[in-house]
Amino acid sequence: MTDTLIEQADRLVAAGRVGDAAALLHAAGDSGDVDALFRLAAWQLIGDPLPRNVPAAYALLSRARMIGHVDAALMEIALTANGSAGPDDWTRALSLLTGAAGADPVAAEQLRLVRAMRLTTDGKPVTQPAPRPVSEQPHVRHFPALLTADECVHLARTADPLFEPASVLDPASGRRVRHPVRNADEAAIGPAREDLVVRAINLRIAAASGTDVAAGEPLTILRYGPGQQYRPHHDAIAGVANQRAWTMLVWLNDGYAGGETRFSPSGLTVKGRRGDGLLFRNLLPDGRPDPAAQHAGLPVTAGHKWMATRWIRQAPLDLWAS
Ligand SMILES: O=C(O)CCC(=O)C(=O)O
Ligand SMILES: [Fe+2]
Repeated sequence: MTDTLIEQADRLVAAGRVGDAAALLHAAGDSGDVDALFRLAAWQLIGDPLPRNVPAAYALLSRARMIGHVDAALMEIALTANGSAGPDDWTRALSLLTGAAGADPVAAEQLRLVRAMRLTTDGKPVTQPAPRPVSEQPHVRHFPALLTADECVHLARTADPLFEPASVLDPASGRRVRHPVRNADEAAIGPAREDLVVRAINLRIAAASGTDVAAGEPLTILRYGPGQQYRPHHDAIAGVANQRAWTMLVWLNDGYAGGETRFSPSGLTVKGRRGDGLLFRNLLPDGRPDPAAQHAGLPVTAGHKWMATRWIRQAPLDLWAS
């Protein structure tokens, strides 16, 4: 019984016998147990209880996918497209998704959304999203209808099981910590969950902002209920070398009250429609944080506000380093 095997492995881990647990799962995997392969892959992606080893995890996911494990296939597709285990390969990822879509409704829905986009063979948008200037100081650009309604729904659905109370990056430890500056729920869509819809959206945001997709932090979904807000803050992080140069916000829904985005120093206040993007620059030309880029998400007064945030660094960052 697979359950028993996984439980047995978990018990070994709890007893500090990680090597024995891994050996047990490897033996089961070698005789075709897909759940054992998937669990081993997950351990090596998370980096706990085994050391992080993304290429090894990727190989295990491929084996599990070939035996018919759909979640393994979806993760393999994400890692293939975003280059977590070798050069990024949109074409191969798309062909894997096409293969998975025959048997799996989740994959089929992703494929439907991707096919509705006009993309190059690299998954980039064929046409450049067109900005409208909003402000020069701070530097703010509005991208009407950057995402379709279906894409907004997809992001919300992807984030839904991942929500946690929002946190901020602690410059001292580099870890995420709870902070009263921000009391919404948030969900970061990390590289193992960056399905092709999310990947194409991240590539579109990179095209819109003129940045390298590899400089983007994981796309993060924020959900604010009544009374929730993000108090005035800078997205730039004190003391980091690879600074957050840009932020792209995308409104994922309409129909709530309050919740405008306000640049506190100038009072510039914006509220987009579902699917609209708002790009702003966090840094001055000399690389220091731009005081004018300080901003807040004002309190929501009725309904829920759903928003996607992509913080974009000055240079590529390793999403697996931590
Ligand atoms: O919710 C908003 O309007 C702002 C969100 C924000 O500032 C951020 O995600 O960095
Ligand atoms: Fe912000």
